[in-house]
Amino acid sequence: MPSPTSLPSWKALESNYSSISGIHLRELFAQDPDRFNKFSVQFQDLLLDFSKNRITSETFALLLKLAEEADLKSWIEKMFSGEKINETEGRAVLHVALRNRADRPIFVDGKDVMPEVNRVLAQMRDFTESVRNGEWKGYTGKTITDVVNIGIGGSDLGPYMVTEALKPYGKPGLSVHFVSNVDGTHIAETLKKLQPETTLFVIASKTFTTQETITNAITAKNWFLETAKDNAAIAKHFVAISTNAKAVSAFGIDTKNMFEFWDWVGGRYSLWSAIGLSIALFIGIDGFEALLTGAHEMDEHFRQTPFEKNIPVILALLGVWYNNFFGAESHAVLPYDQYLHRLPAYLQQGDMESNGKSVSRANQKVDYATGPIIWGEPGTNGQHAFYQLIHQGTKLIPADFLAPIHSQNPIGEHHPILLSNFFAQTEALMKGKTPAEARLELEKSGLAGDALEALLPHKVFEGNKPTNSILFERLSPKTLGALIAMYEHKIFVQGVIWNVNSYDQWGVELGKQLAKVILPELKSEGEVAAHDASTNGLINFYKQVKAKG
Ligand SMILES: O=P(O)(O)OC[C@H]1O[C@@](O)(CO)[C@@H](O)[C@@H]1O
Repeated sequence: MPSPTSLPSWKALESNYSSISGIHLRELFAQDPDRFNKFSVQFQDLLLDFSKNRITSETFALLLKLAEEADLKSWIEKMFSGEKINETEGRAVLHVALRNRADRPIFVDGKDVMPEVNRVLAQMRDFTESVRNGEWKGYTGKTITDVVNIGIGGSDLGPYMVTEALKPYGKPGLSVHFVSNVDGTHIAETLKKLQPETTLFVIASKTFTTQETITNAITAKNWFLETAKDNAAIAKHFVAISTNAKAVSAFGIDTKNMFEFWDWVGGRYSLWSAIGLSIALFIGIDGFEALLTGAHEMDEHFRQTPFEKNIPVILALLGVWYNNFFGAESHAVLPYDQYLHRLPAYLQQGDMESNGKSVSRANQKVDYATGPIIWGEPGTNGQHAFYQLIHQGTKLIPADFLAPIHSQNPIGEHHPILLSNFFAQTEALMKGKTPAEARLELEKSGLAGDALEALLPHKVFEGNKPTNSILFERLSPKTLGALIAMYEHKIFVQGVIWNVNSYDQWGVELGKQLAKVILPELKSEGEVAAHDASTNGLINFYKQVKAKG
């Protein structure tokens, strides 16, 4: 595909931006009372209201044209049919196969992958049911009360986010813990809470070579053997999830306690695979399969729905509009649901490791903006932290607001208060407060003259700040599956439009390589001089202070 900036629709969008970017959203709503109906889409119990975006019908039509000119339809079919669209690694991108509840055959290198997908899902069912019903016993005959997922990146963020989001569905008496950072504090603080005889360690690593994960796994094994003594006990307390059976076996885990997945599953897209084992242990395999079903239904929506009513496509196009035409550098994800407190962190890897690229599929440096910075915190907390900047700062921050209509904890007035803030914030961001409105308020408060004139500009809200509102009935496994798949496909669509490979991650390699060089230097005698003055200075300062004890 040529550079997106050379497409006719891109050029038309540039002129549309010039003609409409100065129109205030207040005006766009005043011009069209039907704006909400025109720019909202319902999918099952999920409503996307994208009417508070800085678009006209012409803008929307041109964005849809951009999707067509980017040949999105054929890219969607390439992905779903197992074509190796992860070209730099020569791999297919088939997280959709993991949740292919229709069980349609999907071929990679001429082989239908579904029998293997179903085999591992059945293995997960057997294992998780035996742990949850007490059949699986530890080395002293006790049942498992604590599961520790040891993994990082896609082998941590997805399971962690999902088990937090679905806490109400967790098995009472079974706790899940997540250790990811190689900082000894992470595993030390976790192990303090645990008993070896009732703890199951899930070592999750696609490659089974990730330094942090292997370091944490070795520490966990040593901690366990301090009490258990006998290596034979490991089989009852350690299982592995990986594509690398050889490395699993070398670590000392019996490969019959290994849950396999495949190289056509990207790490950041892997929670639907055996990487989701801790999810299935916590909420049960039926809950895990409901998660898969929700994602599958979003897959079907994405694959079959015309772009103008296609939720992932709409979200993606709006993101391109702000990223490439308004120059917005970031995108905020603001879930008004405390159970979704890890969603922004999960999407940071999902989005930024996918589209944080600057070389195109044509192997050329791009000359346009690609992936945005993803960030966010739950509402209403963000309102007391960074909404000042979103409302009155100098940066444009497009934002997704998400909320459940039914709370899992309907206590008193909490949920109506939460949702009143959810609705009010997007209204305030859209309409702002004019100087005339602010003046009237200040006059009513008794202020006048110079004092009023001095304060007035500080009390004005420009408004015209774009937001998407996503409402759903309840944060169930099925709905969560649909929401995650919705974002996965949004990321895919943006990668197609920016003509980048969203599925490799060469950018994580250099730091790892340099760390491997520095690690032995930290232990060696004498000063180092092999680096730049800063790195040498830092390392030598560390060694001097460390030597003092
Ligand atoms: O699952 P694993 O192989 O241990 O990789 C963990 C994470 O490390 C990476 O940074 C790749 O090195 C992420 O893409 C990945 O999810």
